[in-house]
Amino acid sequence: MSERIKHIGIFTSGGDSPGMNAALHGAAKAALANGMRISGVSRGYEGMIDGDFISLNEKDLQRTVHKGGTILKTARSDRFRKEEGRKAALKNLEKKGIDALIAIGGDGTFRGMLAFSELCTLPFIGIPGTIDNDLAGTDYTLGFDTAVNTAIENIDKIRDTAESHNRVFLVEVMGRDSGYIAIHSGLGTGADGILIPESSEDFNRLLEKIRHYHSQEELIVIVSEGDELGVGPVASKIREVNPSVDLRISILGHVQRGGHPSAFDRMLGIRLGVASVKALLEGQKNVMAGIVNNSLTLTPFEKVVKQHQVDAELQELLTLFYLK
Ligand SMILES: Nc1ncnc2c1ncn2[C@@H]1O[C@H](COP(=O)(O)OP(=O)(O)O)[C@@H](O)[C@H]1O
Ligand SMILES: O=P(O)(O)OC[C@H]1O[C@](O)(COP(=O)(O)O)[C@@H](O)[C@@H]1O
Repeated sequence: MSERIKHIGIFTSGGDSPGMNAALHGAAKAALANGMRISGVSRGYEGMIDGDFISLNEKDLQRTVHKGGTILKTARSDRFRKEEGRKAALKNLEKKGIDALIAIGGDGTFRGMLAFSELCTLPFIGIPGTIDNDLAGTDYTLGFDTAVNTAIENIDKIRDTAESHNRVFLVEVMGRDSGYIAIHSGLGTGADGILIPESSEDFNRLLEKIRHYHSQEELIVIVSEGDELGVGPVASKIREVNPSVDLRISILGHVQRGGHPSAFDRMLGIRLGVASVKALLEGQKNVMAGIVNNSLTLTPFEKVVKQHQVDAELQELLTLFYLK
């Protein structure tokens, strides 16, 4: 065990995602079992700058594993982007006696950690928490599985009404720069088209389908929010190409971020929470704990960048289902 680390600070940052509470529980359990204290920082970097700490009781955390959101609350912080904000945060950590940090968030959060590491030598470990699943260094991020299940449940319902009216539905799902939620929820609901930021071929193919559409059936098209056109312009183009289409738009929005975490996200949270403490004990710093091929992996923050390409197998599926 590392002699140096006595008191870990842990926080959630960026968009909340189901499974974050399980990760907090995993980390607290491992920290206490190894004789370390662990404190929560409320509202991510914002709380760090304000000195807003929360004592964590491992038994209480055990009762939050099934809950969506994050009990520590989260935030996006413009103040932390400035050196002044980071200096204030460091002062508060020193005052509190925190000598290591675990951050649960997305690539923005890890970029923040890298900027912070220019000011201090504290070891930082990351846990991938974003519904978008757009990080290198892990096959799955916390909350992605739950978000896809929520999207699927809602798209199935939309299909019922679409089918009854022979309507075309554009369903917008989340994913700021990434089509992972769109691909999984689209293939999982038998959607007739999927538009994602990583590809533009799919739109032309969809327009061909719409041109020959004769309103005897429903069509469901999933549009990732990060798609270069966006759901509004896609709708206009469809109406232009085939004015007879009875079209509706449904934006699933933040419903995808909430709700009880799936079994997968609960286990992922617990595994990564424990792994993050283990990494600190091994003397690691500035790395993210992830799962690759079902094995725990540590990846330097520098390499945890946005994935702008869906992986080859998914691309092949998209081609088979929507481009042939
Ligand atoms: N280059 C950066 N320097 C300092 N802080 C950053 C940087 N990039 C992001 N952050 C901090 O990380 C926070 C979370 O990032 P954001 O992109 O909103 O979410 P996520 O971590 O889910 O990707 C930001 O609000 C900001 O405070
Ligand atoms: O909470 P906000 O600011 O509305 O952010 C919405 C964005 O957050 C996400 O839900 C998750 O993004 P993060 O990587 O920041 O967690 C995106 O899919 C979406 O574009």
